[in-house]
Amino acid sequence: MPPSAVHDCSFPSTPGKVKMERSNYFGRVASRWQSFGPGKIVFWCVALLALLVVAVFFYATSPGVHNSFEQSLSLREAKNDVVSWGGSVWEKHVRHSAHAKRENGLVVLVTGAAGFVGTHVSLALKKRGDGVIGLDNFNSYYDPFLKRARQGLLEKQGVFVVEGDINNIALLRKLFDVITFTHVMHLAAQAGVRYAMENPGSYVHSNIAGFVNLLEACKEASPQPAIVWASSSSVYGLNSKVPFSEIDRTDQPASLYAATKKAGEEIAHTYNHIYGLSITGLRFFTVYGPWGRPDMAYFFFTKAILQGKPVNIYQGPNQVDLARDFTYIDDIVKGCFGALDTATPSTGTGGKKRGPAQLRVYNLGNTSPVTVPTLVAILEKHLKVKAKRNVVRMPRNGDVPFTHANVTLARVELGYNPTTDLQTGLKKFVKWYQLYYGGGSSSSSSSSSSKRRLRP
Ligand SMILES: O=C(O)[C@H]1O[C@H](OP(=O)(O)OP(=O)(O)OC[C@H]2O[C@@H](n3ccc(=O)[nH]c3=O)[C@H](O)[C@@H]2O)[C@H](O)[C@@H](O)[C@@H]1O
Repeated sequence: MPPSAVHDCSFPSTPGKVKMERSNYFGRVASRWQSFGPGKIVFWCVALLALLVVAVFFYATSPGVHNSFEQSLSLREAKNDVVSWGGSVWEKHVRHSAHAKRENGLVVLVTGAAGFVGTHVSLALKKRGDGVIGLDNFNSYYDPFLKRARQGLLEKQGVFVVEGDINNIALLRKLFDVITFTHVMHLAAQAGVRYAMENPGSYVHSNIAGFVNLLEACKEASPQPAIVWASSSSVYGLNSKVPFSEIDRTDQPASLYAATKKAGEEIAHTYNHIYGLSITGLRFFTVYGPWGRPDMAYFFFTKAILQGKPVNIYQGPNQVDLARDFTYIDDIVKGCFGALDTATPSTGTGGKKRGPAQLRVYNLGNTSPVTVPTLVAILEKHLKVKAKRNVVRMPRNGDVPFTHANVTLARVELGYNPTTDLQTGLKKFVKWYQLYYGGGSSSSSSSSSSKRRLRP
């Protein structure tokens, strides 16, 4: 069939765009295109597209791809961490810090050591003569200068803080390789109830994936350490029966934070059951005090009051004041010691369970809830400044109306006995705050003021 005939019967009539008789070659190409009617072109386009989709699907779901992706991720992670861990000098620091000075002293890995509770627990362990190694990723959830200041304090007392993430299995293995830990005090977590709506992934990363990673490292260790870790009063969620006791239901969390802490308790059960890890969960009730967390109400209320800015006081349905069982840090440290000292060893070795191991959960609260308006009144008294109160309805952001701990179990089994009331505890906090930030209207997140170093 001559090209002109093909052109006549099936090629679109756009004569200005196709020059048929330019040369033999072009003529052949053109005639081949002409043999493809519009229907065929659409068919082949769709077929090619389908092929592409199938190829992409197989590529994305192939295990090899994930492995190499994960490998490159861990390589990147390892690369980042190589700067701060590994090598003979690093190992020397680690060994020195982990050396227990008292006879039969514990050798404890404290995760989240540059955090609020982590700093206090690490300092107290060191003071008692136990060996301590800190681990912290120094993330910027809140003022990293405050975390660095805590690190300065720890290093002054001989506690070395390794910079790294609990998700980094290579780093954890290295630590367990260099040191035989008797205990792990696991305090690294994504804290905060309301922030979970802004950044849910960070809760999964730290409180679930990170916890599992840490338990994997503990399970592989020989001998396995006993683990004490921070759960939360928030696991009681929307319960209305007070005071909260360990046997109460914990299946109605009000926030993703609470849900990840509850998940942690279930994960602990699994690792105890399969691998013989000795695990104790501590449900902390709104811990406060010097060197505290700037994301917590008592801390940022203090800042706002000193700056003459209003504080938002949340109120529950029917104008009911919210209340918390605020617990002073020194009482919490004593509770952590009680848990560490009564923990029996894990029973597994080399990843295998050799017998049943301890699995415990305790409330660590103060047992006397205080309303948020009363908290503000106490701060006003200690700061000698009147607060600008702005009473607003409690937003739907994961908060619960009240918390109240029953600590009978911890009293009996850990010798826990909270002794600091909110008046006394906040007085100590305010004293620290004013020394650290210089009082007045200084910002709790300003780097210059945060560089001050003080005793806790
Ligand atoms: O006990 C716990 O398990 C939890 O305690 C605190 O969470 P929360 O009790 O909510 O402590 P804050 O964020 O300091 O809030 C204290 C009270 O102040 C109220 N609040 C908070 C912020 C605000 O602007 N206004 C206000 O009235 C809250 O509703 C709450 O009743 C910690 O932030 C959590 O990490 C911890 O796990």
